[in-house]
Amino acid sequence: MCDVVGVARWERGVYNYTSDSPKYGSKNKSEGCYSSNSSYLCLRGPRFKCWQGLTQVFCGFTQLLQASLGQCLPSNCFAVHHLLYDSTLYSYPVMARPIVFVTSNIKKTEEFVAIMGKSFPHKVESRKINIPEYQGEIDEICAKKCKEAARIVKGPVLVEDTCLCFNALGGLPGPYIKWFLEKLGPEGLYQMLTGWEDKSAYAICTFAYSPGGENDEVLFFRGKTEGHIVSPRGTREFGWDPCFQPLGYDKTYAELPKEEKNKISHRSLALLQLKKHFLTNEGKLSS
Ligand SMILES: O=c1nc[nH]c2c1ncn2[C@H]1C[C@H](O)[C@@H](COP(=O)(O)OP(=O)(O)OP(=O)(O)O)O1
Ligand SMILES: [Mg+2]
Repeated sequence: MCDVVGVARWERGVYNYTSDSPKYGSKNKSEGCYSSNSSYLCLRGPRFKCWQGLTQVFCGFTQLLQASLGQCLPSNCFAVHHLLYDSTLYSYPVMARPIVFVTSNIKKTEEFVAIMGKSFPHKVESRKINIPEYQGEIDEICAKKCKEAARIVKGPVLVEDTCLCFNALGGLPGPYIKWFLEKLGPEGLYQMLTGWEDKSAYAICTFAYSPGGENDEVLFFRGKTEGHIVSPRGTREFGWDPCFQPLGYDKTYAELPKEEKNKISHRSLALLQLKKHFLTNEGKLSS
């Protein structure tokens, strides 16, 4: 069994390989495929027929597969014990692929890392991709964003959308805050409320998760922080931070030390929900 030689390709979410055994010749060529949409590694080929039922051999083969093809597999994806098989097809559950956090905003990634630390039970990678700014209600926007990210990544993805809502304006700009901020800056956001006594506002962060399949359900995790829109104060590092003062604080998000913002922010509250979900058995990604 140590003579399996593998050639692997990781392409468009499908992992294909063929292995040739010099000892048994090309009639023992086997083929396999790992699809990003399934959590099974499928092996097909005459070489495996004779192994039917031999659990310990399957386990041995798994190690062999890892050893010979490991460098071609995504870093933490490898076959573990066999689950089902018939005479020609064997399916191995595979370890979950890393979740890809898709965002164009480096500050979001920085906060994600600072908030999650090492406490999240799955490997997360971030990828800088611009997803269109969709319109609609928050969940609708997040679902579209998440499905588009999953279509591009072809695997498990996380996206997030952030809203800043002014109570005096019936919740606007809400999901459209990006454009208001871009055109008006934090000063302009504050000035929008000139003439309104009510300066109260809230920030909402919604993370959306998809396991990656086209028809997979998208899950939402939300965090909300109440506050007021104030004349901008503090660093200009991140978006509308200078003009948002969370309730119970005399400093804006931009004036608070990062750790303080990350304890109370809309983003940290949403990530708390996300973490809770993945820490329960139900949310575990592993096979
Ligand atoms: O904690 C925050 N503190 C201050 N400003 C913030 C925060 N979080 C998002 N923001 C800004 C970024 C963008 O101007 C808008 C949300 O729009 P949003 O579409 O969610 O973000 P984005 O387009 O920058 O990144 P992405 O590629 O993840 O969609 O509010
Ligand atoms: Mg965006």
